[in-house]
Amino acid sequence: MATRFRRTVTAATAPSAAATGAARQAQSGSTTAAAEVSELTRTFDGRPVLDGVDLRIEAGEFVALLGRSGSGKSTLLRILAGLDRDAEGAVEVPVPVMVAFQEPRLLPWKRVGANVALGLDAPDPAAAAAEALGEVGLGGHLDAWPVTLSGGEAQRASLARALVREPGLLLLDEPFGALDALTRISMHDLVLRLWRRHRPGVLLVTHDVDEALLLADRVLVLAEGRIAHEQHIGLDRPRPRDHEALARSRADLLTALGVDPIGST
Ligand SMILES: Nc1ncnc2c1ncn2[C@@H]1O[C@H](COP(=O)(O)OP(=O)(O)OP(=O)(O)O)[C@@H](O)[C@H]1O
Repeated sequence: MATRFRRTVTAATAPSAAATGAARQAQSGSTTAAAEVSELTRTFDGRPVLDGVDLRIEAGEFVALLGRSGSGKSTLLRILAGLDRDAEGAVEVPVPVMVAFQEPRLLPWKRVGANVALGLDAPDPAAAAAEALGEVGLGGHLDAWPVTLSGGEAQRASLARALVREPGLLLLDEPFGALDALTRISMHDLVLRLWRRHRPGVLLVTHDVDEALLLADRVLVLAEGRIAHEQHIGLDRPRPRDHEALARSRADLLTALGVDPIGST
């Protein structure tokens, strides 16, 4: 039962995820943060998966969320997206929010351009979709069917679909998880380029400590239902980042995740 659930969400029009009615409440927000969560609890079958989460994502901030499998990362993301409303606590998302998942979730019966334009509230949705696809390097694939795209291309189309809606909060749930290593590297570059240009607040859920360290301003570790560790990487660190310079942050994060780095003793 959600006895104390307060929510302020303005969702962009979207063909997936945030398009659900749950995410479409549009009330006025009182915060300049992209998202703010306090004392959030979510219980499944009597088991608290989230147990008092406090989290604030500043406007334009890139936050990565790490945690072991089953720690509740996707649950937290779904609550922020307005896809799960059975939590207790306070959630405020006073900006348009969009989600990209590990699976690109393109509609197979619509061409790529039409997927991106679907439901888009713009004077010329097709032109806006074409521009967004051009931005992710898919300008030549407007009329392609989703089935003809590679995994990386489909994920780029998914990013275009999210960003064309100009979200103030972009939720990324393991968006590179299904991609090969080289494609992941180029996706990292692309995401940073897009983030610099559009500057949404980002919450990136990932299992990959190095990915978090490369991309985020701040890395959080979710453990035992709470934000158990917070690592400020610093807005001043250049991207892409030098792994060696981040070795200490990496060691701290691995410790917070309960991983004993080999040779660390
Ligand atoms: N709808 C649901 N009904 C019952 N249990 C659920 C439901 N959704 C999630 N859970 C449980 O909540 C826990 C957290 O799930 P969640 O998917 O949020 O974890 P995660 O950290 O994202 O995991 P992973 O890294 O493996 O994707 C898991 O034990 C999962 O089984």
